[in-house]
Amino acid sequence: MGERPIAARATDLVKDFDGKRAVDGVSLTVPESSITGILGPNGAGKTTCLRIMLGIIDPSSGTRSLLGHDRPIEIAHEIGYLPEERGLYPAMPTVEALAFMGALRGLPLKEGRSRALKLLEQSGHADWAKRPIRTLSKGMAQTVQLLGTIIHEPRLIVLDEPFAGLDAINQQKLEQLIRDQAAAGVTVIFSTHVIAHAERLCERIAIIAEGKAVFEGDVDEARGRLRPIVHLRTRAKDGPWRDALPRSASLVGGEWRFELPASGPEPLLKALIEGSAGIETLSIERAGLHDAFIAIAGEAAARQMGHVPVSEEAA
Ligand SMILES: Nc1ncnc2c1ncn2[C@@H]1O[C@H](COP(=O)(O)OP(=O)(O)OP(=O)(O)O)[C@@H](O)[C@H]1O
Repeated sequence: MGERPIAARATDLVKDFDGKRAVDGVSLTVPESSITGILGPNGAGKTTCLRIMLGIIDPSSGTRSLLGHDRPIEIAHEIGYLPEERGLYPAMPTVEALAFMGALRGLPLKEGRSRALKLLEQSGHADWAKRPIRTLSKGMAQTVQLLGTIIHEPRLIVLDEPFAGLDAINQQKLEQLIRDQAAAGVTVIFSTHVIAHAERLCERIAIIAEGKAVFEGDVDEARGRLRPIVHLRTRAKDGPWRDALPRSASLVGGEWRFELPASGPEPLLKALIEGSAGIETLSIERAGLHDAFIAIAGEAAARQMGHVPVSEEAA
């Protein structure tokens, strides 16, 4: 990563709750103005890691620093946090709720109100300003809470499962908001159990399974751990060419899918041609984060994240 400044760093974090280890040796390096995803199934320890990073709870052992501080609570005004349990005062008009969230982070109420109106306008929700929170849908309230997370213009934002509970359109809007924040120099850390969001947004990821970080690094590096993926359709259903396909190859909707053998494409092509497979379509593509996740964290963790193995998709 060269000389790039580091916005957050965790080293060997461990957290025990009543003798049960919730976090087991997690390390994390987050460059400034990057988007970093913490991926893992429910209960993997993501929330606990984020809370330790934020200084809400202390680790049993290990160290963390946020924007150069090892007591992050002291720089709360520079940090935005969207917790997993969300809550706003139901009777408050939206603009007041936003100004109030800013005030909690040191922003004068007057300034908060004017920023609130601007944020609502920018996100196409100017008409929500006077509506009491209780009249908003759950997804709308979540959007408000998210705007409240950035109203004080923090340098670093931490979002715990920010996409959960949003419909597809609002998920897209949130992805754009995250990109805009990073482009403006804000560092973003978010947790998710949906690999696609991380794949689209993140430069770096940490994959957490049962409290342990099984991977931490660039998304590119994770994807580079697998050889490219072959997608193949043939006219022949069977034949000697089948021996050239790895045992792990799966057939989905008439298409074979497998990691390119270590020997490369040539021997595979030769076997397909000489074995009269009758190639209909063939593509060799870089492995996606999904494939990398399964290779790194294992099928069990992928299943817990709602991933359906390709061999079962067609069933
Ligand atoms: N305050 C606490 N006291 C006792 N156990 C806890 C506490 N907080 C978390 N745990 C336990 O630690 C483990 C990790 O929980 P955590 O909430 O960090 O996971 P997660 O990956 O964020 O999952 P989820 O998305 O479901 O919240 C779980 O087994 C949980 O029950």
